[in-house]
Amino acid sequence: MDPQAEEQWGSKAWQLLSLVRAQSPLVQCITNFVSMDIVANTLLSAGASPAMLHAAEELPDFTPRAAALCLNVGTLSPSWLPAMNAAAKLCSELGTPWVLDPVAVSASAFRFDACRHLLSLRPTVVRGNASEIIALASAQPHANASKGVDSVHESMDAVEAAKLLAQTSGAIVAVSGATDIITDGNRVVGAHNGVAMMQKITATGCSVTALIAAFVAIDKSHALDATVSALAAFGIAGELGMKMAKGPASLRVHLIDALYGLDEAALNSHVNITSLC
Ligand SMILES: Nc1ncnc2c1ncn2[C@@H]1O[C@H](COP(=O)(O)OP(=O)(O)O)[C@@H](O)[C@H]1O
Ligand SMILES: Cc1ncsc1CCOP(=O)(O)O
Ligand SMILES: [Mg+2]
Repeated sequence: MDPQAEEQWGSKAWQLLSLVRAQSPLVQCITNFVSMDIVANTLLSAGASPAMLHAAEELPDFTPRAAALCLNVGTLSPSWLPAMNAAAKLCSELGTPWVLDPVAVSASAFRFDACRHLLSLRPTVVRGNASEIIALASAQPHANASKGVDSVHESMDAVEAAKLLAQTSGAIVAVSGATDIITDGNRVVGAHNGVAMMQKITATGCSVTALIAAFVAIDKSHALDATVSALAAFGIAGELGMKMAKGPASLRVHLIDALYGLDEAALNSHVNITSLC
């Protein structure tokens, strides 16, 4: 590990987290029913201001006020899709950063087509687990490419798919897992923070996607740095929370508390980010 690079990532992540706390960006979330509570609490504990609004009728008034949008297809239904498309289109036209979470993209042709269309509306960042990123990067849906919302691949299996997806979509692509991988299609960064128990809490992936939206709201012209920083901060909160947790339920509580209390010294001493190429 290069200590100088670590120090630079620590100070970058601290700067962005401090700005999230100071500016409290409004993050509109059109997210799945499972995740709404933990996503809103994750954003609040980081200092951002979440709003779970998804009615198409409200978008023209509300979406232009948001500093970022988080779109998550976890409990997708035909009635929600027009609002997702409209919100994504509006953000791209306004230059508002938005982040796509393609939950279980290979579950059905309906979901795959919806995600590929959302991708064409130019998200700033796409964050998924390895199976989701591999599936979204391919032109056709593959059955058995994942187990519902859970990954059947390791994040390192998805490096080439992530680079391809970033190159073809223009988005920063993040693959979560034991090592979070972040790429713009050229540079590849690995963020190694977090604990395996985070997979045993539903919607931690959704939560870190929303946290990325909050960080990108602060610095949309450096979306890769913002994405790496958000993933590192969330992973460190998981590590600190795990010191007090007895299992997934208490980790959920302690992770949110640790994110709320994360200070510069803890962030700098725990940050573990490397360049993968
Ligand atoms: N084996 C692991 N070790 C450390 N952190 C992990 C591990 N697996 C997942 N995480 C972390 O848990 C969070 C959710 O990731 P993941 O479970 O891959 O997403 P999803 O819930 O979308 O499948 C991320 O912050 C990720 O870094
Ligand atoms: C269990 C479940 N079912 C539909 S959405 C959802 C939550 C998925 O959350 P995550 O992608 O963060 O694991
Ligand atoms: Mg997920």
